[in-house]
Amino acid sequence: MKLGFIGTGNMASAIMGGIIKKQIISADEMIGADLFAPGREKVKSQFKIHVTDSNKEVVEKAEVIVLSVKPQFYEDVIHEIRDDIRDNQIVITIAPGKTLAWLAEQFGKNVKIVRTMPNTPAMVGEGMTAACPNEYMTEEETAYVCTLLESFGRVEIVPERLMDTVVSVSGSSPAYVFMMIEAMADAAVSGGMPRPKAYQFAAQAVLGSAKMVLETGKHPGELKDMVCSPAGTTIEAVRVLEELGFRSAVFEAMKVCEEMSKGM
Ligand SMILES: NC(=O)C1=CN([C@@H]2O[C@H](COP(=O)(O)OP(=O)(O)OC[C@H]3O[C@@H](n4cnc5c(N)ncnc54)[C@H](O)[C@@H]3O)[C@@H](O)[C@H]2O)C=CC1
Ligand SMILES: O=C(O)[C@@H]1CCC=N1
Repeated sequence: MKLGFIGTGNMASAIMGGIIKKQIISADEMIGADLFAPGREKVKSQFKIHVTDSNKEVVEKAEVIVLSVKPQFYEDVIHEIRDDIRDNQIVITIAPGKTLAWLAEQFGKNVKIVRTMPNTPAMVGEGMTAACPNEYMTEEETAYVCTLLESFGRVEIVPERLMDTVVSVSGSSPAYVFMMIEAMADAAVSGGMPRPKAYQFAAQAVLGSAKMVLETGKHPGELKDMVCSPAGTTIEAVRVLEELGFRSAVFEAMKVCEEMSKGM
């Protein structure tokens, strides 16, 4: 097996989906363990990967192991598997707040670790993942892990001090964007648009706007100004958003998210 998952929930499924879609690793070369039988069965039927109820089986069989349980279960899972981890295996972590120093202490031996923070758009190949390899990873191994991560989106190696910021700007941010799409669609429904169309219009507008930021290299403020015709409709919407504290709400929510990550 090339890739194993301990925990087959939302984020693991998003990664599996992205990797299988790009055919970087076949489903037959992946194994996932989960305590929760319906969770295992779901990824088995959805992706046709191997599943087990034994975390140790994943460690025994996989070359690269993704720890995809909630942060509060990291300690127990690491203690369960640490004696079985071999020198040539690579552990990928995806939990907020779990630093390389903390992970090294839990393993209590020299283990190759890449601390990452992915996000669920991985599911459609549009993930944004930050990665920090530890000192035992060779350049070649880091390049291999980046190839895996790139199969479901963009990847950046970042200094570890930025990882809590990454949680708020890309790990958690899809949730804020989905809330915005939902709110935009609600308003469109109130204007008379059928709901399925409202989601399509709102989501495509968000997708196109994000692409403009990434592809034109223009400042988001300039792109916003390009939409605001003098005495037009948009500037009135912008005025109300400013009045209701839109930017400040996003800013403050992200600072709370970042702080929460530090405490995990
Ligand atoms: N959901 C997201 O958007 C993102 C999640 N993450 C991180 O990914 C990790 C997983 O999060 P989600 O997938 O959202 O959670 P989830 O709750 O959907 O999945 C976690 C899975 O782990 C299983 N599990 C719990 N204890 C276990 C154990 N001892 N052995 C084996 N399996 C066990 C659970 O049954 C569950 O299926 C967390 O550390 C989270 O912070 C990171 C980035 C984004
Ligand atoms: O909500 C959480 O804690 C996880 C980490 C980033 C996204 N989801």
